[in-house]
Amino acid sequence: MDILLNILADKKINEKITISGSKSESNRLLILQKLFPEITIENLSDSDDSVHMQHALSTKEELVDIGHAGTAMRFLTSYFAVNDGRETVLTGSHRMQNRPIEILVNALRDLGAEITYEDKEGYPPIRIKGKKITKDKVQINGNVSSQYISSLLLIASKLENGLEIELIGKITSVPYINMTLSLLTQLGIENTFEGNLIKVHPKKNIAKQIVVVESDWSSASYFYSIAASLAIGSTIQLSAYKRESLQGDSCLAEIYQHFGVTTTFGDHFITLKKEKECNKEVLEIDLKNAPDIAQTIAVTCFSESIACNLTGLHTLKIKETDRLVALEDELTKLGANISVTNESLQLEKSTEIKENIAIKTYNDHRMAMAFAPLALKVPLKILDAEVVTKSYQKFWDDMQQIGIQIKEVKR
Ligand SMILES: O=C(O)C1=C[C@@H](OP(=O)(O)O)[C@@H](O)[C@H](O)C1
Ligand SMILES: C=C(OP(=O)(O)O)C(=O)O
Repeated sequence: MDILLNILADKKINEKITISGSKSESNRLLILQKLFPEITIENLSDSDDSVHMQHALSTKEELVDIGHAGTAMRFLTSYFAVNDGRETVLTGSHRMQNRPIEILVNALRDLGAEITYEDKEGYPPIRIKGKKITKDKVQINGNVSSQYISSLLLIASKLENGLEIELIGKITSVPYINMTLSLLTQLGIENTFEGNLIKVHPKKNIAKQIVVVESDWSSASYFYSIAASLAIGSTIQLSAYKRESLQGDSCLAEIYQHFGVTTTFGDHFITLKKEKECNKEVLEIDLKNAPDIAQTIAVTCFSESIACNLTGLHTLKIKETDRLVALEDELTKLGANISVTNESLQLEKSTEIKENIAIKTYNDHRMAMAFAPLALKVPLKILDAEVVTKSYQKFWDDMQQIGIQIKEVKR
């Protein structure tokens, strides 16, 4: 489905939107719930990635296909590796078969797991022969994806002696590791993270409990981007959010002050308010702790004619698409002066935004969602707009609620 987005007629708005649970928290809790049935989850994400995770955890089939879901691919690799007696072939979309998994597979093999590659060495699909694992110490490289580390942490307490993980090199996306550890703590599973050493103690059972998932902060980023372009005084209320978030992307509240957007925390909601004009100084940010909001920020800067220098983006190359190249290509079509390296993006102050450009989305939900707020400036087309469901089912409905006009068009 390709859609045409049209300029918002009246840019002063006051809207309330409810966003589904965090997909990162949900996919961790789904694994943990399978290991500890004492858990009841509330406000679970309705994203495709969480649906894939639920299906994978309930099927008895040997072949498990998780589509585009990175967290499902990585978290399930450890889960099936310790599922004694079960044999599983874990695969995913064409792109998933080109997203690396070797670092995690090697760590699991070092622990005694039996995993082989079905096709290309280092990439899914993988065949996993579930075994009882008794080793309790492993080393893993921390600079490629934090999901490998979270994957080990999620199963760690069910190993006979728990697990000690030594992280090698620089560590990327650290808030996601902390999210995993915080959830373990919340469940009553002891753990420590000191220097480059993480320890998780073994745990057989936990107390019966309800865990409420906070709504998804990465999804909130698109409303921050919209708020930046709204008339002063406009507000958007988003629920259900809290001040003490487990999600690193909650740093949005601070970052978007640069765009004149303030955040107030209410009882389970946040209110974004376009308080003042954007600060036109160059925006310099290291996003190694929040890679998923890089596309949103780059597009807001372009939209608001603010130069930016975004660094810490090395993981963007192995996400749903090579997001650095995708951003460079699509923003250039719109008239941007942009250059990227393997880990950074530099954008000059924009002087024009071309109208009616067709934005390619490359099977990446965040390409579609990050560019949508540009409809507040110019009419534009989003190709394969349905990609958004990977993380955000009702994204286009919510855009319509905000006032963006949407029309399905033929290519
Ligand atoms: O653990 C998680 O839930 C995630 C970790 C991050 O991946 P990397 O650690 O690969 O950067 C992030 O980009 C992804 O969307 C979700
Ligand atoms: C990178 C993402 O997801 P994953 O790695 O889980 O596919 C994302 O949602 O932006």
